[in-house]
Amino acid sequence: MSVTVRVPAKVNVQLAVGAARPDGFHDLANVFLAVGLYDEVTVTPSPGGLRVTCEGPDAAQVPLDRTNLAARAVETLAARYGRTPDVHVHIVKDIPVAGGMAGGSADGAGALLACDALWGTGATREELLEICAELGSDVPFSLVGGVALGTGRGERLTVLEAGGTFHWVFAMAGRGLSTPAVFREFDRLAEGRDIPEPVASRDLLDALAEGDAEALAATVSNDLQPAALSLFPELADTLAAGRAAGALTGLVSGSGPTTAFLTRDAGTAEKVAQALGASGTCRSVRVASGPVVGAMVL
Ligand SMILES: C[C@](O)(CO)[C@H](O)COP(=O)(O)OP(=O)(O)OC[C@H]1O[C@@H](n2ccc(N)nc2=O)[C@H](O)[C@@H]1O
Ligand SMILES: Nc1ncnc2c1ncn2[C@@H]1O[C@H](COP(=O)(O)OP(=O)(O)OP(=O)(O)O)[C@@H](O)[C@H]1O
Repeated sequence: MSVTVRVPAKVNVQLAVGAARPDGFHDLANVFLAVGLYDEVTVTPSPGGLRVTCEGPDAAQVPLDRTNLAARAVETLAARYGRTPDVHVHIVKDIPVAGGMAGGSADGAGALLACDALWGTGATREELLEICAELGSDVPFSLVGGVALGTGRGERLTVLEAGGTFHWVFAMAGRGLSTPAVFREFDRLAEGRDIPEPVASRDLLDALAEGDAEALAATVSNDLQPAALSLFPELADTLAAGRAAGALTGLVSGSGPTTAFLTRDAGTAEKVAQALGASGTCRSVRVASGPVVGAMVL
């Protein structure tokens, strides 16, 4: 018997970052939107013990040891519910690795939900969300999907309304960026400046609720973007190419280096994708729309 869970990637339409906290994390106002790019996580009982395998274009960059977020999710759930974590976790990976689209978080949430179904733990949604928050700041959102505001370090979620579907183009970069390194660069660039409390933008929440792509494009923001650009200056060329190709706006997705372009409609997204692909400013290009639902047992 095996259980497969499908989990979406995310883009941050607003990422407001506060000052570094004593625990090293940053308080955020993090508006997540789940988009239709998915990893699939399958768990199967494995008498030989916990093991992880992965397939997909970026599979070589995915750790297959106990540091894999999916393995950590299995071990955490097993410890809580008195199980032995003897499963084979297989990841079919379509979300770019180290791209700022919460790929590892998706696999953590997927493995958690899959093992929960396999073992019939009876855990409540709140208990699962608590484990997600232990695993990483982005993991609760991978479980929930849709559109949500993350506060605290991004793990405390408030579900938001979206009045329509938004059409995106994602440009994958030639190399990854480390999330802690981008936050460190944010701190370095912020030195000597007063960092305001992070708050969600009212105009942005209204644009989401109305499903208004142009209004959303006018209000998206990412406080980590200057830090990502500082570590990866070539991303400025990708952003310029996407805007020149007809996107309403372009921004770095989360900690990057994936760049995200919001377009008026699905047809424009295809055109922007083609132009970006031909621009020579990125490794590959994908089209995806959202919001979509979070982790789901297939
Ligand atoms: C950049 C985002 O992807 C935006 O959604 C997230 O804030 C990062 O979420 P994540 O990858 O799940 O991050 P975690 O695994 O929780 O933390 C990794 C590292 O990122 C930094 N980090 C993360 C979240 C946060 N609110 N403040 C931080 O400073 C810390 O250095 C932390 O050690
Ligand atoms: N299941 C996993 N898939 C991919 N990377 C993983 C996984 N588990 C652990 N990792 C490690 O985490 C690092 C970050 O990978 P990930 O793809 O989650 O980045 P990200 O999408 O930028 O994350 P986020 O957007 O949440 O900051 C990788 O370089 C890898 O070493």
